[in-house]
Amino acid sequence: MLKRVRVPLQRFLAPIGTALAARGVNPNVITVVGTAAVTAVALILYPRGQLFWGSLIIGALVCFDMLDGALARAAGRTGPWGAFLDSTMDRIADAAIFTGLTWWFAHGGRQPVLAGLTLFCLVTAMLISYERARAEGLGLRGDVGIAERTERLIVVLVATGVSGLGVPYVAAIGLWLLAVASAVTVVQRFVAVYRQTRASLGTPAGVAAPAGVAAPAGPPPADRATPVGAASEPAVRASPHRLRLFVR
Ligand SMILES: CCCCCCCC/C=C\CCCCCCCC(=O)OC[C@H](COP(=O)(O)OP(=O)(O)OC[C@H]1O[C@@H](n2ccc(N)nc2=O)[C@H](O)[C@@H]1O)OC(=O)CCCCCCC/C=C\CCCCCCCC
Ligand SMILES: O=P([O-])([O-])O[C@@H]1[C@@H](O)[C@H](O)[C@@H](O)[C@H](O)[C@@H]1O
Ligand SMILES: [Mg+2]
Repeated sequence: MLKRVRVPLQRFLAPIGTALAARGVNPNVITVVGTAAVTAVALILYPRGQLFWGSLIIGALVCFDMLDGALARAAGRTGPWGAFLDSTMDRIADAAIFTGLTWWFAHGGRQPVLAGLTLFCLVTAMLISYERARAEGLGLRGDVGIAERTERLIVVLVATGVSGLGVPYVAAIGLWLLAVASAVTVVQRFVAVYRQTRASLGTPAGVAAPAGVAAPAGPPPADRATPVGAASEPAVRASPHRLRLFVR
């Protein structure tokens, strides 16, 4: 849903990326340090019940995830390794956020239902991302759904942050909403991938798709390309049967 603001936001962040690139900052360092900071804050503050400060600081830190790509693009350093690192670090940060919250609700917070909901959100967050990664590994698209990572982060951080100020029910409302939206997204991705496998039984001329593997369905998602300026990124799409490079 928030994909629409991705490109304008990338334009907004481009000058910061350029400034960092001019100072020789490595985008991978931003990726790893940002993730380490989110992980530490989530696992230290949330289990102590510091929901407001935890969410506020994590909200600021997750913005590093937008900055690393901006820097990589400005420095002309985008590539498969950076893309892999970025997405994999996201999983670590997400796991830490939901684990810290689960820990709090299960222990100090004594709200077993909310602990169950955060655990459910953790599992579905991993599943949603896996669906997309597996689809893209097969040359398909999986970037659909009402609760992609940005939406998930906004809902969980705002709901828990506001509840940390003492507002009743807001954590429960936010977490129920997120749990339902995440479950819907899991199904949306199943359906999207299934439809592509049915629709693309024919393959483009010259590309031999082996049995059971569909041909790439349309252009790659915007966040896998390099839409704002900078050099194009060679992306690798792999399947168990074939590996081919294409340059955007
Ligand atoms: C005190 C400060 C408070 C801070 C509050 C912050 C407020 C922010 C508010 C709203 C922000 C809304 C953001 C909407 C963003 C939508 C756009 C979007 O989809 O962004 C996604 C990105 C990151 O995605 P990705 O990592 O895929 O993109 P990149 O641009 O990085 O590109 C990836 C490609 O780049 C290459 N590459 C990358 C790295 C690398 N090392 N090498 C590379 O080569 C490679 O090609 C890659 O493929 O952003 C996010 O997901 C971040 C989400 C931000 C969500 C913010 C949520 C904050 C909400 C609330 C916080 C406060 C709660 C407190 C409540 C208290 C209330 C009283
Ligand atoms: O798939 P998802 O978790 O909803 O959404 C996310 C993508 O939008 C993002 O581009 C990627 O870098 C993340 O790692 C994650 O995959
Ligand atoms: Mg990023």
